[in-house]
Amino acid sequence: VLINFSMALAEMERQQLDAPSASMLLVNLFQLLYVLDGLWNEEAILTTMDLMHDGFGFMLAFGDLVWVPFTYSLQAFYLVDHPSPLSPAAISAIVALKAVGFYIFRKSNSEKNAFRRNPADPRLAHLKSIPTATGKSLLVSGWWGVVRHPNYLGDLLMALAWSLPCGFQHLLPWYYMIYFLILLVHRDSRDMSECRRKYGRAWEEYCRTVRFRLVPHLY
Ligand SMILES: NC(=O)C1=CN([C@@H]2O[C@H](COP(=O)(O)OP(=O)(O)OC[C@H]3O[C@@H](n4cnc5c(N)ncnc54)[C@H](OP(=O)(O)O)[C@@H]3O)[C@@H](O)[C@H]2O)C=CC1
Ligand SMILES: CC(C)=CCC[C@@H](C)[C@H]1CC=C2C3=C(CC[C@@]21C)[C@@]1(C)CC[C@H](O)C(C)(C)[C@@H]1CC3
Repeated sequence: VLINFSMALAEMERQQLDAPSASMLLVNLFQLLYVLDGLWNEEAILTTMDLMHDGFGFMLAFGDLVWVPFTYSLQAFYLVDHPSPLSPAAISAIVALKAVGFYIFRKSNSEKNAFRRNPADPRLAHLKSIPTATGKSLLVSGWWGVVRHPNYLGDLLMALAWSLPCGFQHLLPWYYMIYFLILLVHRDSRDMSECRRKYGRAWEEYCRTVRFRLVPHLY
């Protein structure tokens, strides 16, 4: 957030602007929302793969201290010297994309987190689940009945909204979208293997019921 904010100030100085450009504002506000949401819903981090399977090690230490701050701010860095004017229609479309992505991301992550914390929660009574031999159940309706990783789908739509304000003149601001797609497809495969190992036949049944991984009817 601080790096992004300083990029907005640098853009004003370099481009001699009285205020940051619309594209810089969108990138800053979108990423600020992501960070604030992560803090607000901090307890939901407890049911993510990093804590459930991976544990704390080099990836999270290096990832959080170096990778995230210095590569996730590349869109703002790009905009400092490469103005990308946006029409009101383009701004509205990008904001709408971000809103849809955020809605899917937040709702699906919170649904799974609430279910893992208390499967008997009366607010989740309408959801179907299948039991596994471990005593835990798997959701097969609601967001987790649409695709196997609805939270990744929402996150990818948001990633698209973070790169679009920078236009299509250069590959650099698209770095995040490309890297994130590879990261999430790889993470999805890792999670599939881990869940198959943990839940065996119940996982196979889940995969037969929910056929698509990230995008309904596509992948
Ligand atoms: N911006 C970034 O750089 C990154 C963001 N993220 C985001 O973080 C969020 C969390 O992602 P991540 O930790 O990878 O994975 P998930 O939050 O999807 O966690 C996967 C775990 O959820 C449980 N699960 C899977 N399917 C079901 C089901 N049907 N019913 C109930 N539980 C189920 C399993 O664990 P168990 O059964 O043991 O509870 C599984 O191992 C995502 O939104 C992702 O996009 C992730 C990586 C990087
Ligand atoms: C190649 C390399 C070194 C990759 C590092 C991956 C890490 C940067 C990511 C692994 C899982 C992450 C999550 C978030 C940030 C990036 C890392 C650490 C996250 C904290 C971002 C904010 C979200 O709201 C989240 C809490 C869902 C998310 C959890 C996973």
